[in-house]
Amino acid sequence: MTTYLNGVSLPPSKRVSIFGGTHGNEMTGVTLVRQWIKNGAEVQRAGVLVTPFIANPKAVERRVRYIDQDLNRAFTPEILSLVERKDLPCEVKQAQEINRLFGPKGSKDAYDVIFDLHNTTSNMGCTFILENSGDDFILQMVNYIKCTLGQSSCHVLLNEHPELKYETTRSVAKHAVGLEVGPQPQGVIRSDILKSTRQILKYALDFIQLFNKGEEFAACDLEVYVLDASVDYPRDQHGDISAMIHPHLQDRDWQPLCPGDAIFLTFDGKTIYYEGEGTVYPTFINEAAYYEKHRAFVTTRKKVLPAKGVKIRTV
Ligand SMILES: CC(=O)N[C@@H](CC(=O)O)C(=O)O
Ligand SMILES: [Zn+2]
Repeated sequence: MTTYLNGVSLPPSKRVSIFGGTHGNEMTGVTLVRQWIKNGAEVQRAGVLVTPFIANPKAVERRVRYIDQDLNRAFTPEILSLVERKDLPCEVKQAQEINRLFGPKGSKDAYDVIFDLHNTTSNMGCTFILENSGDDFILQMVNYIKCTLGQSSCHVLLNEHPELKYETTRSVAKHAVGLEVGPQPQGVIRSDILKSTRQILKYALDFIQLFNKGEEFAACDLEVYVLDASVDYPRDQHGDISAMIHPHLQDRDWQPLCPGDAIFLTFDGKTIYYEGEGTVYPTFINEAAYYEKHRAFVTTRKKVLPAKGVKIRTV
């Protein structure tokens, strides 16, 4: 990366992949990627190789999140370096295969961009999940989409939390972009969710093409939600949950949550209140896949992130 007066010049993004089915029951990505594997014209852009890819075919076949373990937590150095054995868990073998095809993770040979399409049962709308606040290229891409489709067209969840961050499937690429869209039940295809996912991706790919053609994107500020904490359900002495998301919190993803606001309702009718420090912005509220991860919702803090200007590096 070299700097110029108002920003940074970066190499073109030549190799891009769109992953669907990292979780086999999140049907928007599965459906769109299956269409684009048959006919990729919609996602092709001049000068860019765009590869639609089903990331966990065995889980997709069984319409489950995963077979043996969560693929989207499997891209750790330990797992990627395990010696190949027949009896390795399904998602360990798949993670090593993806690393071979689109990585190696952290190397100069890795794909430039991976868009990893997810669905959530939470009322999150379209959310970019980013893992690098210093990635000006992707911050500028999101800003371009927000300027084109409207500031409320998507949210940005930034996960750089020392304990809560995880090694995602998309992290094998130089620029990892999670696109989380909901609410959508697991195993279900909703037309409104598919439509908004398709539209966001169109403008993301358009941005890459404009950047590669030499368009400069001026420095800007982007509003993001920084992952702050994970909140589990209240549990009884057996470890079973003893309360549900309170009706005043349900579906209020991204709305301010203040100390003293209701967050849980116990099964015998008592209200449990939020006792955190100051106002936070909850999301992933009542995500079905997170019950096993002991997560009822996460809290975030709003932040304005500066993005440097970006333009293509020609030499
Ligand atoms: C509901 C869901 O699967 N969300 C994704 C978020 C991400 O891609 O970072 C996950 O937990 O892996
Ligand atoms: Zn997912």
